[in-house]
Amino acid sequence: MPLVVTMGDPAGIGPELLLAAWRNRAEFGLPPFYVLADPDVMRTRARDLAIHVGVATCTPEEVEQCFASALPVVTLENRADTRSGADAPASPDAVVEAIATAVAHVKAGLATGMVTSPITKKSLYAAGFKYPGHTEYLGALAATHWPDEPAAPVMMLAGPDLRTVPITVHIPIHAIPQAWLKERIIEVARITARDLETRFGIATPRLVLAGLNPHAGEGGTIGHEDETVSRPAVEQLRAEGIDIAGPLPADTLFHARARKGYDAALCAYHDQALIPVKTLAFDETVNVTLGLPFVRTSPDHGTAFDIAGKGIARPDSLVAAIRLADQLSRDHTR
Ligand SMILES: NC(=O)C1=CN([C@@H]2O[C@H](COP(=O)(O)OP(=O)(O)OC[C@H]3O[C@@H](n4cnc5c(N)ncnc54)[C@H](O)[C@@H]3O)[C@@H](O)[C@H]2O)C=CC1
Ligand SMILES: NCC(=O)COP(=O)(O)O
Repeated sequence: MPLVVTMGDPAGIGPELLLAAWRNRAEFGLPPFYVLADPDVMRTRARDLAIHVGVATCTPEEVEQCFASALPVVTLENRADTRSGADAPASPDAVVEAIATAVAHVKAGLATGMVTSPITKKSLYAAGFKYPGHTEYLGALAATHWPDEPAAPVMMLAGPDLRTVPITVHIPIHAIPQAWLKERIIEVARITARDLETRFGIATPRLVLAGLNPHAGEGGTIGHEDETVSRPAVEQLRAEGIDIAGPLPADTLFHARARKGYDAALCAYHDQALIPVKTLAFDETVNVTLGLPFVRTSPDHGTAFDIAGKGIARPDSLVAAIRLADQLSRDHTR
């Protein structure tokens, strides 16, 4: 069975990366996949960038026979604007339809797992989209399609030498202290430990928790949260048998020697988690959602409107996302 990939924001780099990934599928060693898209977007981008890739509309059942000769596209009901770049009109209905349809296809057994291409949050919010991003929307879709399975989506960025998990994600900096809750830390740590074991094959995952405050609060003298919230959470997790250390000062958590001491770093907020992993390996890192009853990966980067439609975007992270989704789908033990 193939993987399903969403086109992402049609104005971003997603469509050209998908064309490049299919064109070099043999070199990249990619498994069969199909794209949920408006085929006009894919054909227009291929023509504009002189990427000589055929785009074949098909059903998910026809992907296997189609994949060898053309990029298989399963057509969305909503049309999307074919222009690229920051000034192109948004296509929120098609963008959201692709995500929802991908989950439905996985549930229906038409695809083994899903990969999402980048979306821009701002135009989705303007159109009334109620979720911070894919991660939370996928949690809601999972609850609908798998009502008997708990869905608590957790974002993990997985690079060759570092995995990080932001405990708070797309919230403003001023809201982080209120969201820094013992229960939330415990839930994220449990899911991360379980999925590293069941999906990534790490027998006893070693976790570390980064401090919220500078120097992890310096014993409560630079902010109280690491003593009143982080430390009790770590103590409870250790009592449950989870191998976790912390809270540790975040500034010394990501250098090469420190990274050898853990399998994933749980971080207090978005940039604490994403800066180190993207700095170390922007082109190889993959965003993978833990805690779902299905496999979902994504490149680590966004829509890159500044280079969309110019033919210079690198497909590496998308390729890594497709490869990881394939591997996780094969190893899926839950
Ligand atoms: N998974 C997703 O759907 C994600 C979506 N986003 C969205 O993307 C939009 C743009 O976000 P930014 O912060 O500007 O980050 P971005 O990752 O889109 O771009 C940051 C910089 O990296 C470059 N870049 C990104 N991907 C590249 C690639 N494959 N090859 C070469 N250069 C590349 C861009 O040209 C830009 O200079 C935002 O609206 C954000 O919400 C951001 C991250 C993930
Ligand atoms: N910065 C990471 C990001 O925006 C990815 O979010 P999601 O759409 O995968 O939830």
